[in-house]
This record gives sequence, structure tokens and C-alpha cells, in this order.
Amino acid sequence: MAPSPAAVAAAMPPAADPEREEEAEQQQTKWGAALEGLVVGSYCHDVLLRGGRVVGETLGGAAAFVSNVLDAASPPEASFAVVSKVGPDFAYASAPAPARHPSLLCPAPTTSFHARFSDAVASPAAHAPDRQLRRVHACDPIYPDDLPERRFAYGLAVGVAGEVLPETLERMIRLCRAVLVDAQALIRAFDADGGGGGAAVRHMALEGTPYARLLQRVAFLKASSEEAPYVGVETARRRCCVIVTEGRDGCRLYWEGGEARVAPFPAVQVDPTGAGDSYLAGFAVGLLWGLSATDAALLGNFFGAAAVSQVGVPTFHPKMLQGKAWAHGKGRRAAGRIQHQRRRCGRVDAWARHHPWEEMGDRGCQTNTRG
Ligand SMILES: Nc1ncnc2c1ncn2[C@@H]1O[C@H](COP(=O)(O)OP(=O)(O)OP(=O)(O)O)[C@@H](O)[C@H]1O
Ligand SMILES: O[C@H]1[C@H](O)[C@@H](O)[C@H](O)[C@@H](O)[C@H]1O
Repeated sequence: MAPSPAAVAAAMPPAADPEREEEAEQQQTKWGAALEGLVVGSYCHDVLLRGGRVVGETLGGAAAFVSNVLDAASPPEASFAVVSKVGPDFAYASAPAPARHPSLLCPAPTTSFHARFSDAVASPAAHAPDRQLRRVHACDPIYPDDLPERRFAYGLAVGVAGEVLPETLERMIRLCRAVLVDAQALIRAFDADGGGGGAAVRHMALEGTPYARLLQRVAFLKASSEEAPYVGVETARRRCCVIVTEGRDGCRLYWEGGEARVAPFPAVQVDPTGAGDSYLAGFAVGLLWGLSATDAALLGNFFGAAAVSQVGVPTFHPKMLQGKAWAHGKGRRAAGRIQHQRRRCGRVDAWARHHPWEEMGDRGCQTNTRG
């Protein structure tokens, strides 16, 4: 059965709990910037079309959706930097996420996509492609030198148009203790422009790309079920933990020697854009709070469901993560689990030294023996 939003609200510490506030303060003093994250991927313009008509124009780019979730739900001591590139035409500089995390300005136009949705009322299969994407403009790539010259606890590689170059991902891996990657940053290919309609987005096999050799230094690789065949889950799970999101069916985690399914939250889908990005950010937030990978995936499902319920980058009410559910039995159990996990893994940089997904058999954090 799908967990209720209250169950996930319960997976988040309530801001008003004085004990937790005190704990957060102590951690802040103790760890300082140790929880800082690095988000790499460009904001973009999304034009949504249905039946040949424009039905929406929104801020897009995985970095926008990711920052939105991290801003709303990260622990207070967990800051993050965003490295994104946009052009002089960027239309959303004052929107909340870009305003808080400004981009590098380039002479090239802002990356933009046209998303053509089918007229079908509902897709018969949860995993069927929901839209045809065309890249209309591509801003500059993000080069290794664009990244700040300091260490980060974790990194999120979340490109949308091939802007996270292999050498940029490699530098992220060097700067960050643990890196989470969205497969769309690695496997998208863009067919030659077709008469003003932009370049069709297709996928290529990850194994044939220069990113493949970096996988064993990545902590988590997230792919949608449409992208999964190009990632090659069976090969990839031997190198890192692979998460496959399955739309309204939730998600599955695959690691060497096991897998787990994590149930979805119910949602009324109005716009699927950004579901995967919000999922990945929710997952990272769960890990930041010290949750096991499967509990973090529950939080990912929560934010994925929230993303499809609104058009464009969603607005989150802070109360959605603090509900009264905390006081109920289910909430208490989840709270206890978080405390327990925090004691065991605690810091986000533990991902790099231990494989958190190995906790899934409740064996605790185990040292990485796979080299
Ligand atoms: N209709 C839905 N109902 C509930 N949850 C959903 C729905 N669609 C997506 N989600 C949640 O969001 C997550 C990511 O969705 P999905 O698998 O569609 O990613 P995606 O195809 O990468 O999305 P996008 O490319 O649109 O950002 C799912 O694992 C699920 O938790
Ligand atoms: O804004 C969206 C979003 O970031 C999606 O994750 C990506 O698939 C699209 O290319 C982009 O236009």
C-alpha cells in the first residue's frame, strides 16, 4: 500500500522540536560546512505543448527542481552551491531557486526545451514516455574550471543537455566525497536540428560513453525506467547503487547482491516535468538526514509525487514536512529510525566511506570492500 504523505512528513524532523533544534545546532558547530553540497547542471526554459499549442512556459532544468527541494527540506546545517549556466535571455533570474543560487552568465542563449505531450488523457502504462522532448537552444557546457575550488560533502550531477562534461563529472568526483548522478546528464544525445524545431532528444548506451569508467566512483546513479535500458542496470549495479524511478509505481533500488522496491505516494499528475529531479533531490535530502537508502527513496517518492502535482517548479509549504503526523505512532517509529541511522551513519560524507545501501539488509553501515 502507498505510504501516506503523513508517513513521509514523519520522516522529517519537526522544526518545532526543541531537542532536534538543539541537536542541529550542535551539529552545525561540530561539522560546520562539512555538509555542503555541490549541484551541477544548468537551468533552462521549458515550453510545454499540447496538440501543437503552447500550454505553458516555465523555468526548467534539473538544477532548478533540485535546488527547490534542497532549499525546502535539507537539514539546517546543509548548505549547497549551484553551478549552472544561462544566457542573457534567461527569463527566471528572480524565481526563487535561481535568485538564491544564481547562474554563470554566458553569451549563448539559455538552454531551452520544447516538450510535446500527447493528447491521450492518461498513459496506459506507467513507464511509457509521456512527452517528446526537443532541445531548441543549448547554452555552454559546464567546464571543470567552472566548479568552485573547495571540497564538498556531496555532489549532484544533474545536467539536462549534455552540459556536465565527462571531465566535469570527474572533477566533481574529486571534489565531493559522494556523488549522485542523474543518468539523463550522461546518456542524452541530440539529433541534428530539424528546421527550427530543435534537436530531438534520444538516448545512447552509457557503456559507450566516456562516463562509464567513472561509475565505480559514483555513489548513486538514478535513471527513469525509460532510461534504464540504456544505463544497463545489471552492469551498473556492480559499480554503484542504481535507482530506477517508475513514475506512478514508485522506484526500485539495485545494488550488487540485492534490490528493493519502494512504494509510491498517490498524486494527481498535472505536469510530469521535474519528477525525476525532485525525486533525486528528495533522496539526497533523506541521506542528509541520515536515513537508509530505502527510507531516503521514500522521501524521493514523496517529492516526485509533489512535483507532478504542480506545473513547473513546485512551491512547497514548509508545513508539508512537519505535519502533526509526527505525534502519531507511525511518525514516532520513523523518527526513532532516523535517530538510529544518524547515530550510525550521521554525516553525509559517510556515503563515500561506507555503502549506505548495504544497510538495507539492516546490517548497519559496512565498509566498502569493493575497492
Ligand atoms: N503519477 C505519479 N504519481 C505518484 N508519484 C509519481 C508520479 N509520477 C512520478 N512520480 C514520482 O516521481 C518519481 C520520478 O518519476 P519518473 O519515473 O516519471 O521520473 P522521470 O521520467 O525522470 O521524470 P521527469 O523526466 O519528468 O523529470 C517516481 O519514482 C515517483 O516517486
Ligand atoms: O526542465 C526539465 C527537467 O529538468 C527534466 O528533468 C528534463 O528531462 C528536461 O530536459 C528539462 O526540460
